[in-house]
Amino acid sequence: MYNRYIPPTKGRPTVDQSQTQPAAPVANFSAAQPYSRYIPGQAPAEPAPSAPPQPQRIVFNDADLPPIDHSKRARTLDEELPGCGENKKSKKTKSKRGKDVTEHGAGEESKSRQREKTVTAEENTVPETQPAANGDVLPDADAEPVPNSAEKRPKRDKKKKKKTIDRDGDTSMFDAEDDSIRQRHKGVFEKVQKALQVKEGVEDSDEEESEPAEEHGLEPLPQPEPVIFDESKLTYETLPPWLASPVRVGPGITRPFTKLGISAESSKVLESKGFGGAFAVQTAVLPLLLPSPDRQGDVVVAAPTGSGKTLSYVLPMVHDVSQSRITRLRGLIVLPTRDLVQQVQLACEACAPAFALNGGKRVKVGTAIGNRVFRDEQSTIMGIEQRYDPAGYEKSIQKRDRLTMVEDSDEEDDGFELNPTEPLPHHVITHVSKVDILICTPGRLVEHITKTPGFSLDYVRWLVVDEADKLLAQDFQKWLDTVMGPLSNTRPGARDFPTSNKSGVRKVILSATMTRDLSLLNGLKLFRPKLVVVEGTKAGEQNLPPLLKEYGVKVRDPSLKPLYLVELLRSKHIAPVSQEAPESMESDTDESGSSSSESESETDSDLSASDSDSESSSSSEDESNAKRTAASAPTKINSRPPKFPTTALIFTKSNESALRLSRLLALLAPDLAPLIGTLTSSTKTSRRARTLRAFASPSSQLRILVASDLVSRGIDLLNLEHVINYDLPVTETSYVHRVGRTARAGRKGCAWTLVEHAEARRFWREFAGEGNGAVTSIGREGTVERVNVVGEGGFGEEKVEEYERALEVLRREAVGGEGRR
Ligand SMILES: Nc1ncnc2c1ncn2[C@@H]1O[C@H](COP(=O)(O)OP(=O)(O)OP(=O)(O)O)[C@@H](O)[C@H]1O
Repeated sequence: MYNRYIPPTKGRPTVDQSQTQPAAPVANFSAAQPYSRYIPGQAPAEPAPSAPPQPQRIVFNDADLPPIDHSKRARTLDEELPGCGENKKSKKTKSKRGKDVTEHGAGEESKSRQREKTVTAEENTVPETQPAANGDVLPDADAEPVPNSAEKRPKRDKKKKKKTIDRDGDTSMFDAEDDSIRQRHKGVFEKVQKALQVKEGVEDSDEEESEPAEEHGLEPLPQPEPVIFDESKLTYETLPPWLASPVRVGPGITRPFTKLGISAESSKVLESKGFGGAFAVQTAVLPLLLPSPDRQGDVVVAAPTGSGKTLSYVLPMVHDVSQSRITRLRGLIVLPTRDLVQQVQLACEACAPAFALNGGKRVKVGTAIGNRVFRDEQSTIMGIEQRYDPAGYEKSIQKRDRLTMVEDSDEEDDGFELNPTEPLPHHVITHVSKVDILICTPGRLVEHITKTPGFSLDYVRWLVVDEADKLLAQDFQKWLDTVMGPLSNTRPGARDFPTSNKSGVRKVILSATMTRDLSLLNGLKLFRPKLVVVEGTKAGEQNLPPLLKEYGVKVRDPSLKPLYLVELLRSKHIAPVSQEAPESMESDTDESGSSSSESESETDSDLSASDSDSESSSSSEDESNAKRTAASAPTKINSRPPKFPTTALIFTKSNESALRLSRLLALLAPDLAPLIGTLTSSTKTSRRARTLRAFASPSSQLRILVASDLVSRGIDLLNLEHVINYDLPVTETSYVHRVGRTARAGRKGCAWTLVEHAEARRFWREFAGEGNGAVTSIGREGTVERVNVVGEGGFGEEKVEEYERALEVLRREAVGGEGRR
C-alpha cells in the first residue's frame, strides 16, 4: 500500500548518540516520504531551521519514488504536525499499529507491516540492514550497516521486530506490495509531491486542507471546539432576573394600611399621625416586608424623591421589633448625613406608638452620628446590668482586672468606662443595648462596632441602607465590610423573627437614584432580593416627582449672576405654588415628645436670630448677615414678611459659595435678609437641625435657605415650594436629588436652574433631555421650560453699580475690614 511518514525529531536524538554509532547518514531525508497524515486545524509552526543536519533516524525503502525535496517536505510536515518529530509521537504511532490493522482490514496488513518496519527503524535510529533474529534482512537499500548496533538495541524492540518478521514471513513480498501501493496511489503521491513544491506557510496548509483527505481513509482528527470569547457588555438584559424584572408600581396608587397587613388599631394611630393610607411605594414594599408565611427575601427600592420610601421600611421594622420584649439592638438604619438620621428618627418615633398596642412594646430608637462626645453617645445606646451569677462573678473580677490594665489607655480615648460600677456580690455586670433600633451614619457605626464595649450586632435582624447609591459608592472606612462581618455571625435563635418563620438579617436598600451596579450591590450579600420600582408615565432610570415643574433660566452675563437670582426671587414666577396645605408632620413630632409646638414657636422666633447667630459662629461672613438679619428682624412672632410669600431652597456648589451668596443676597435685597438662612456642612449639627425645623414650620419667618449639597439628599421640607440651582449640579443624580426637595408626597413644586451660556449645552441635553443628541437618564412627566427673568436690555446701570458696591462690602469683610472684625 503506502508508507506512513514518520517525521524526524527536531534536534533531539531518539537514541543516545553516544550509544548509537555514527552512522549512517543514510540519507538526509533521502528516502521518499510519500504520505503524511494530515491533521487539520493545526497552526503552522515556525519553520524548522534547515541548516544543521539532523542525525538520520529515518530509514525508508521506497527508493523508486520520484525525487522529492525532502528538506522542504520535512519542514512542511513539522509545521502541520507540531511535535510530530518527537520520539514520543512516533511511539504513539507504533502503539496504534495493531489497531490500525484491525480497523483497515486485510488490505491494510501490508501497510501495517511496512509501518512496523519504519517504526522499528526509527526507534533504533539504525538502518535496518542488520540481520533480524531469523536471519532475514529488511529491505532498506539506502541504509548502511551500523556495527554492533543490535547489541545496543533494547530487548523490547528486538522482540517486536522478530515477531513482526515471523508473522509476515517472506519479506520480499514487501517490495511487490510497495509497488502496488505506489501504483494504486499514484495520484496521491503526485499530489503530495506537488504540495511539497508549494511555498511553506499558509499556502501550504490551505492546499493541504483542500485535499480530499477522506479518499485515503484519513479522516480529519476531531478538534476541540474553538473557544469563543464573550465580549458582550453588561446590559439591562444581562442583569440578573431580579434586577431586570422588577416589581413595578404606578405612582398614583394608594391603599389603606389595613389592606396591607397592618391592624386596624395601628392604622388608626398612624392616621392620627397624618398617614391616612399607604403611598404607592408602600403598597408594594409593605407586603414584602411585613410578616408573611412565605419565605421572604431582601428588598431593593428605587422610587422618586418624596414618594414615601422612609415609611415603607420604618413601619415593618418597628412593627417587627415591637414584638420582642427584651431590648436588644435589632435594627440598623444607615444614612449618609446627620440631618437625615435625625429626620428618620422622627419618623420612627412617630410610628412607634402605632405598634405599642396589644402586647407590643414601644420601640426604643437611638442615633449615632457623632454630634456629641463619643462617651455620651456610647452611654445613650449602651447600658450596664447587674446579673446574679456567682461563678461568673469570680471570673469577671479576674478578667476585669486584666482588661483594666490593658485597656486603660483605650478607656481614656473612648471615654466609655468599661465597668463604671462595681458588680454587686455574686453578680456580673453585662453590657446591654438601650435601643432596639439604631439610626446612624456609617462612620460612627464603625466606631461603635470597633470601640464600644458590649456593642454587638448579634441580634440585628434588620439592615436598612437608605440613599444606598451614595453610601455604597463611598465606602467610608470600609463600613460595609465592617458591618457585614458581624452580621454573618449566627447565634442560634438570635435573629429569629417572632411573627414569621424567617431567621437572619433582612436587608432593605433604597434610593431615588438606585444603583444597578452589581459590583456595588454584591457587598450587601442580598438574599432572594426583589427590586421595587415606582414609575411615572415617562419612565427614565431616575424619575422625578410627577408634580414637579422645571425651568431653565438664561444667564446672559455670568459676572452678574447674583443679580439674576435676585430678579428671579422678586419675579412673579416665584409665587406660592397653589396647593392644599396638607396636615403637617410637626404635630406628630410634638406628640412623640421631641418638641412641643409651644417651644417650637418660641424657638422659631428665636431661631431666625439665634440660628443666624449660630451660623455666625461657623462663618464670619454669615455672622455679618446674621447681625443685620437680627437687627431688622420683625419683633412680632409669626409675622410673615409680605415680600416673599413662598419658600425657596437655593443650592450652590460648595460651602464657601453658599456662605458668600447668602451674604450677597442680604446686601442686594436687604428686605429679604431676615428671611435668609444658610445650611452648610460647616454649620453645627444642632443649629442645622433647628434651621431645618424652623424652615419647615409654616409659622417661621425663615423663607429662603442657601445651602450646599449637604441637604440635597433625603431632607424632607414639606412646605418647600421652589428649588433653585444657582450653580449647576455636577451630575444628573445630583440634579434629581436637589429638585426632589420639592414636589414631595403628592404636592406641587418648582425647580429653577440658572444656566450660563457655557453650561447651556450640557444642561439642555443631559439634564433636560432636549436638543440634538440629547441623552438623559432622568424621567419626567413634562418638559423643562425656558425662562428669561431679565429683558434683552439687561440690568440698568444703577443695578450694576449697586452690585459692585455689594461686592466691595463683601471684599472688605473677607479681608477683615468693615463688617465684623
Ligand atoms: N402614607 C403616607 N401618608 C402621608 N404622608 C406620607 C406617607 N408616607 C410618607 N409621607 C410623607 O411624605 C414625605 C416624603 O416621604 P419620604 O421622606 O419618606 O420620601 P422619600 O421617598 O424617602 O424621599 P427622598 O428620596 O427624597 O428621601 C414625608 O413628609 C412623609 O412624612
